Amino acid sequence: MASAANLPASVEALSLQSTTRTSKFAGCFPSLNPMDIYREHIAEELGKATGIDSEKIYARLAWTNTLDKGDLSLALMSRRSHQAPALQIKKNPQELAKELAEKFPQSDLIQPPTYFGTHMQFFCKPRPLANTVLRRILTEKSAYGTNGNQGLKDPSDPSKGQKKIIIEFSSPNIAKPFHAGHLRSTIIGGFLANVHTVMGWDVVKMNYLGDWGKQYGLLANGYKYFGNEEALTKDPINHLFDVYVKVNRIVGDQEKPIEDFKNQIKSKKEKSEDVSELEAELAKLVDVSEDEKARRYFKSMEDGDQDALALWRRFRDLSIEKYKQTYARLNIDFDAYSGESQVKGESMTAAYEAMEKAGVSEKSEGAVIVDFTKHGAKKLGKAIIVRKDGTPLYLTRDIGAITEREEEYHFDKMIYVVAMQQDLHLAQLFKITELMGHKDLASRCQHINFGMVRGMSTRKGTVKFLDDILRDVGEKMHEVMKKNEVKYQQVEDPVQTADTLGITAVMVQDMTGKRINGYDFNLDAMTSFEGDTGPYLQYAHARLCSMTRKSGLNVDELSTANFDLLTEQHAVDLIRLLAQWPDVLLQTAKTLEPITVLSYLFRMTHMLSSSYEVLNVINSEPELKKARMALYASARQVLNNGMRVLGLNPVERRRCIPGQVGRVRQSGSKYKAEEAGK
Ligand SMILES: NC(=[NH2+])NCCC[C@H](N)C(=O)O
Repeated sequence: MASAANLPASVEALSLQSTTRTSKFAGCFPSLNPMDIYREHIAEELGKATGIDSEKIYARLAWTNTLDKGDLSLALMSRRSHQAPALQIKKNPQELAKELAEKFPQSDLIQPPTYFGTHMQFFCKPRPLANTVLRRILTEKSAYGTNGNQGLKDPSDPSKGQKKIIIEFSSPNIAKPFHAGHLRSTIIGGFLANVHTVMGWDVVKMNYLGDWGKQYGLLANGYKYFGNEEALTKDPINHLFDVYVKVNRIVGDQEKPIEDFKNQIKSKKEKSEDVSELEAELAKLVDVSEDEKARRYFKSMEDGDQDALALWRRFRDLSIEKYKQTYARLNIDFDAYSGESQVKGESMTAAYEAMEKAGVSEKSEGAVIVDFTKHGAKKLGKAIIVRKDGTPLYLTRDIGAITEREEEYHFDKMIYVVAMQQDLHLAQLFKITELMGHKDLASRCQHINFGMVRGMSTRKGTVKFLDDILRDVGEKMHEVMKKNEVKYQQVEDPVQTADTLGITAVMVQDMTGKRINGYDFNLDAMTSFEGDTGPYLQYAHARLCSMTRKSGLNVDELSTANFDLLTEQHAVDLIRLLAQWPDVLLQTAKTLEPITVLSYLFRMTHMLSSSYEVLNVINSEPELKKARMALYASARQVLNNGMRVLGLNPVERRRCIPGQVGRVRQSGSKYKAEEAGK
């Protein structure tokens, strides 16, 4: 362990080390997270000076949300606190904070600590911090902030391998609209997959399609009337939806006479009149109805009729092909396309048996149900597992699927990214799993839910598919860009640029705020370059790229810059913020909230925009120019890393983004300063 005196030197050596230096503190990875060097140092020094167990100090050293509270802070709580009395303090915490701050020895890394209320605040000394952090960012590049140890089964023994996580997300229903719930699931799920990947997990991205049920019988029959081979191959998703809508219309038309017959029979029965003739007519009507035909067709699928299955499989395969193209635009590719159709009958049968054996299920009016109120889960009510006619339900398939996935993947964790409307469904699923005797399996599963998007409709009508949403936002983005004619002329590929920016706009709006909060789908707000929007984030990134190009400096040589020259408060604060990225990512792995990353990135872009004027690059002396460029290049790298975790495609060329530049010129606001300072 390095002493306070020689730490800066060893810090340097560490940052170039590719292997993980271990620490006596749990979860401390100084070679991956520069702030861990500081945590380790503070814990040891404070431990030595005060006799307090350094591990307890270490565990309590937290990163701060605002830089004025220090780079790390230590909360001191008295014994009376409801929290664990980690430090076993007998004293008044305020007094203790003061006393500990005074006892902290001289350090090359840390300024003399300050205290605020019951907190000790530690500020890093700027020079060693700059040297460590910037050099690391510039050499580690996209790996900066990642922590492969998090996903190891045993961080002290990498040979035991990675932990496996299944993230089930998106999961649309074939031939039905891709609604806002699916959009959010796709965005949040993609993000969760990225977070776990950079944290070293072995991630399985799974799409659980709604691809089974009577409606596929309806669709297959409808296809016989309205289907068109060419349209199917060209645009399967839209074509199948059209067919589905048309055949559903027939069903609707047939419902009325059937209903009328039923009512007539009912009233005649009440008068004890003979209804046999009417019943015979009704039976005939039902027999030829589309609904009944669909039921029969689906039955033939369930019974394994090869022709019926071949057609259904074609619909499914073609839809998946199309989905894949759309997901690719969001940087998402699934490892597994499972779906309700894929759940094996025997898994469900095994589940029924296990439930019966465990006394979980019971018969009720010919159906099999689970009455949760009898199993200590009043809130979950009752759920049907097998219908009267012996057929399984949505929940039943999920029960079969959870055990199949356990067998196939042996996962350490599984996340279901599904709208909060299905809170009850997933709570029932997990409870049944537990009651069936798989308590451990249930404990490894988690429902990540989210609120609803309000008013998601395109200008051409209601949204049907993901492609419609992306196209509409792209078009709107294109309009916004066109408003600045001069700049627009310079855009190389406006349609492509508008598309990328549009996708960013939708995604950033979705990730602004906690998952559980719903939001209004607002095309104007999301495509604006003003405020904390996707286009603004892209602009910030592209601007840093263009600055690098214009500097004429070789990016690969920036890590040899003299970082000691970065003394201005703006530079120091930016470096302090960049130092937080590994902690932000770690925190994100806990909150599983995109906003944890996004709000950090916006803090950074705000800080950047106020730095450009103060920290000019182009007109500075060569050494200073190189050092400042190294700082901006580091910021660009971290911004890029953060955007990628969110699933965004960072844009490199500012020339592609006219809106912001136009606004800058016109408004004369703080952005003018940005331009001048570039
Ligand atoms: N395992 C699950 N139930 N996942 C969620 C599936 C979502 C379903 N396809 C729907 O659109 O509502």
